[in-house]
Amino acid sequence: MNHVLIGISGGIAAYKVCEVVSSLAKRGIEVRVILTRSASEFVTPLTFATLSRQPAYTDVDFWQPSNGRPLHIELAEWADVILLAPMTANTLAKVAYGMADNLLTNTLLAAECPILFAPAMNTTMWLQPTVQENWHKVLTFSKYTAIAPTDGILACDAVGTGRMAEPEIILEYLESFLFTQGKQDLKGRRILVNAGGTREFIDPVRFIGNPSTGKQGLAIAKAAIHRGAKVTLITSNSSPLVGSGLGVKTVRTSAEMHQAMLEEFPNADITIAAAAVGDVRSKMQSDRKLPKSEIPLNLELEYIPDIIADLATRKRPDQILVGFAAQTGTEAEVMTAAQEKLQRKGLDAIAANAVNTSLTGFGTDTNQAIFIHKEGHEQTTPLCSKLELAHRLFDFL
Ligand SMILES: Cc1cc2nc3c(=O)[nH]c(=O)nc-3n(C[C@H](O)[C@H](O)[C@H](O)COP(=O)(O)O)c2cc1C
Ligand SMILES: CC(C)(COP(=O)(O)O)[C@@H](O)C(=O)NCCC(=O)NCCS
Ligand SMILES: [Mg+2]
Repeated sequence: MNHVLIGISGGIAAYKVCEVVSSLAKRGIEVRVILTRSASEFVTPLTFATLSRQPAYTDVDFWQPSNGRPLHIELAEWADVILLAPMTANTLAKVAYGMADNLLTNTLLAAECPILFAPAMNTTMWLQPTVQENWHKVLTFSKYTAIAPTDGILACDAVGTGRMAEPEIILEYLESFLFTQGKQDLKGRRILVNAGGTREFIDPVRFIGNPSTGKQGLAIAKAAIHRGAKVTLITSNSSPLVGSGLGVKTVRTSAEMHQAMLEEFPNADITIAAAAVGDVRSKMQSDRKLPKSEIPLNLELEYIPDIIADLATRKRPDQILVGFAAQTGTEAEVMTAAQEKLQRKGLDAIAANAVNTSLTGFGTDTNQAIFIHKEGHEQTTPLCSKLELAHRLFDFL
C-alpha cells in the first residue's frame, strides 16, 4: 500500500497541498494529482507534477483520445487511498449527489479504495444548510472519511470554521490509512488515552519529573480517531496539535492526572495509559518559590498512588484497560518486568517498551514494543513510527 491519489478542487487552501505532496514524495510514497479546472487557477499542474515526480492530471487528459483505457478508471484502480483537499462546496455537492462531470468526480465514483475529504471554505459557505446537508450525507457512506475543517482565520480575514486541516494532520491520516486500509473498526467506541510526563512540584519553579513528551500517547489518540473512535486525551507536559474528534484535558501533576482519569474512566470502552506518571513526590510542597538556602538537601519523598492499578479495581467487565511499561535492560528483563506489572496491576494488556535505546522511548518519533495480553499471547513489533505502533496495538487488542 503506497499509492496516494490527491484530488484538488478550486480553493485557495490548494497552496497547502503542495507541502503534502512534497512530503509524501520525499518519503518514497507514490503520489499522483488530479486538478479541477478551478484548482489550476490557484496552483499550476506543473507545480504538482514537479513535486510528485509524476504527471499531474487535468480535464484535458480526461478527454484525450490517446488514453486507451479511460483515465478515471486507471487512476481509481491505481490508488490505495484518495485524498480530496481542499474540497470545495461545489465538489462536495457533486459527491453528495453522485455527479461526475470532470476527471476528479469520475475518478471518485470509480474508486473502491477509502477516500479522505478535507473541505475548506468561508464560514458562511460552510454553515449553509445546503452545504451542511451535503456534508452529513457524504459522511453516512463508509467509503468516505472526514478530516473536518477547523476554526481560525480565513483568507477573507473572517475568523470562523472552515480552515482546511493543516498538512501535518492530513499527512498523519494518510500514514494511518496506508497502514490500515482505512478501516473504521473503532467507530462508536469511546477511547481514553493519557500521555506525557507528570511533574511533582516542590515549589512553583522546581519539580521532580521525567523526559516523557507524550508523543506515543498522542499517536494512540490520533490512530484511534483515524479508525473512527471518539477520543479523550489527558495530557501532561505536552502540547498536542489538536485535530477534530479529540477532546483534550491538560494536567500538570500526577494528582491532577489521577482526578481527570477517574472522571473520564467510566465513559471509556478502552483506556490506554501511555503517560509517564511519577512514582514519588516531595512530602513538602511550597506555594512560594523557596530561596536556595531553604531547599532541603534531604528531600523527604512519598510514593504516589498508582493510577492504573486504581482504575483496574473500578473496571467493569465490558471495559478494556491497557498499560505501558517503560523499562530499561535486555529484552528478557523488559518482558519480565512488564509481565509482573500486567498481573500485579490487574490490566488486560500491557505494551512494554525499552527506553534505553536512541530510537525508542522518550521523545523519539519511532518506537518498538512487546504487547502482552493477560490471556498469555504476545507480539513483538518492529521498530516503526509511534503512529504505526499505535495501530499495531489496536490490531493486537
Ligand atoms: C479567490 C477564490 C477563492 C475561492 N475559495 C474557495 C474556497 O475556499 N472554498 C470553496 O468551496 N470555494 C472557493 N471558491 C469557489 C470555487 O473555486 C468555485 O466554486 C469553483 O466552481 C469550484 O470548482 P471545483 O469544485 O470544480 O474545483 C473560490 C473562488 C475564488 C475565485
Ligand atoms: C486560506 C488558508 C489555507 C490560509 O491558511 P494560513 O493562514 O495557514 O496561510 C486557510 O485560511 C483556509 O483553509 N481557509 C479556508 C478557505 C478560505 O479561506 N477560502 C476563501 C475565503 S472566502
Ligand atoms: Mg509508573
